[in-house]
Formats: sequence, structure tokens, C-alpha cells
Amino acid sequence: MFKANIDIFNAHILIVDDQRTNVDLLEQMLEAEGYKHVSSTTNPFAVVDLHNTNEYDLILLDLKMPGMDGFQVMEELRKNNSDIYVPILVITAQPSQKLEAFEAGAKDFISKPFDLMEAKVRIYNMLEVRLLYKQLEQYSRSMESWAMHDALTGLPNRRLFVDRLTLAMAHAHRKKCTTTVIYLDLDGFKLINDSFGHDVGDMLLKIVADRLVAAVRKEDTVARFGGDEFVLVLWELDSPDGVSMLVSKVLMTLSEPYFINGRTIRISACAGVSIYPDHSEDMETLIKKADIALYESKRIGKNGFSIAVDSLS
Ligand SMILES: Nc1nc2c(ncn2[C@@H]2O[C@H](COP(=O)(O)OP(=O)(O)OP(=O)(O)O)[C@@H](O)[C@H]2O)c(=O)[nH]1
Repeated sequence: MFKANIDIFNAHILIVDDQRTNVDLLEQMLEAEGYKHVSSTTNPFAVVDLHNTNEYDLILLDLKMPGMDGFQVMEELRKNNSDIYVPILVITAQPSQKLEAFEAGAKDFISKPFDLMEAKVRIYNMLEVRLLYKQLEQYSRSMESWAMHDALTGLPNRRLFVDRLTLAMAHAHRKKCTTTVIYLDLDGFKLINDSFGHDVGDMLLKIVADRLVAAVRKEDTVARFGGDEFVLVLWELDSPDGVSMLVSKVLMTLSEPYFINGRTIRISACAGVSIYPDHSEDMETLIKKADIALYESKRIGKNGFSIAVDSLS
């Protein structure tokens, strides 16, 4: 469950005011409050670059400045920022400008001359909302990644695999080339767990994942469907010979010895292969055919592979 853990005083704050005395006053106040990252500029033209580099959590922006006023700065910030939320608190001596400032994107305001107590509270409140929002965003990104990856190996899981295969098939359709699906299952993996323990089994699965990733190209996908089942999506293999050579290479890599906790462990794998569009143009059928081919190769014996047949059987 999401649990907020924010340190408001670690926030990055920029003060923008052409009057050095105002800048100094705000800077001193914020530093006395305990804010650790406060910087300032008296040059409104520098704000966009500064924000792009430092991604401030809060910009205290004077509205009335020569050359470029606060409204123009806000407009430039909005134009140059992919983040729709620009954290601006305007500083104004003219109450009549407040509404206009809100319409231009300001989130709150501080009146001049400063009421320091009020300024402190407004800054704190705005930072609280900003940092909570940022943390929630990070959390939802990590949840998204978690939902798409296998926790043990970090490989894509079945959901992400389906996305990647969809993409590879669309590419193959456009380029009139192939996409290959390789369904892999280790031989006698249960015995590894039973003989050496689940932890050793886990370590072996992680090494298997690393070897598979190393054996294919960067654009290919190696996914784990759970247990000792791994499924690969390969882009643009040009001939059945190429496929056979690659699967043989993968199986050979997996049958190399594994050195885990001072032990040397050997294991092999079987594979089933299906090719888009030769065996099917439908994704589910393509995966099913690779799975059936895998069972066929398991039936024949260890450390081998079968290629799908044209019709589902
Ligand atoms: N260490 C470990 N074991 C797992 C994990 N997930 C599933 N397993 C085990 O993997 C084993 C898979 O067993 P089987 O599907 O019978 O595979 P196998 O022993 O390789 O049998 P064949 O495929 O017929 O050769 C089971 O013992 C599961 O408990 C995991 O994340 N870590």
C-alpha cells in the first residue's frame, strides 16, 4: 500500500525577483526555517533553463520585473515543460493581479510586503502537495513496472510479453518478415529444488535468465511465464536454418555448468518454436503452437527442440 514518506525541507526551491533585498529576505527566512536547497536569481530570462536543469519543487516568482514579467516567465515555463504541473507561487504587491496569475498557471500567491508567517505556511502547504504528488507518481510508475515484470528475475512477465509480441508481429507484418516464438522449459528442474533447496533453484533461474538475455539481440524479448518456463520473442530471423541455429545455441548455453554456492550444477532445457506468419497470424495460436511443440520435444527427450506444425493438433 502507498505510504507517504516526504521530507519537505529537502525540497528544491528557486526564488525569482529582480529586487535583491526581496530575494535576501525570502532566502534568509527559508534557510532559517530549515529548507536545505534554496537558490535564487534576479534574472527572469534564466528561469526556464534553471528549471529544466534543476526541476524545482517550488518557484517563488515575482510578477513585476523589467524586461520579462512573471506572466511571461510562466508562459515560457509552460511551453518548455513536459510536466503539466509547474509549481509556481507568485509574489505580488497588486491584489488585482492574483486572479490573472491563477489563470496563467500560478498555484498560490504571497502578497508584498511579506507577512512572513503567512508566507511560511503557504510555502509549506504547497510543497507538501507537490512532494506528495511526485511520490505518488513514482509509486504508480513502480507499481506499473512491478505488474509487468517477474519479481525473481526482473524479466518481462506474460503481460509485458504479450505487448512485446504484439509489437514484433506488427513490425513483421509491415516489413514482410518473421517473428519467432521460442517456448523453453528446463529439464528436471524440480530435482534441483529437491536436491539443493529452493534458494539454489532461485539462483539457477536467475542465471538462466541472464544467459538467455545474453544469447539474443537487444530488441528481442526474454520473458518468464513462471516456474522454469521462459518464452522468447525474436525479431526478423530470416530462415528456418537461422531459427534452428539460434535455438541450438540457446540450448547449448543453458546446458553449460552452473556454479552456485560452491557447487557445480548441470541442467538442460527443451524448446518449442513457432514462427509468424508461417504457423499462425494469430498471437494466441502462435503461443499455443510453440507450447505444443515444446511438449513434443519433451516427449522425445531432454535437451532438444521441435518446430510447430502448420495446423493445430
Ligand atoms: N526455486 C524455484 N522453484 C520454482 C519456482 N517456481 C516454480 N518452481 C518449481 O519448479 C518446478 C517445476 O517443476 P516441473 O514443471 O515438474 O518441471 P521439471 O522438474 O523441470 O519437469 P520437466 O519439465 O518435465 O523436466 C516445481 O518443483 C516448482 O515448485 C521459483 O520461483 N523458484
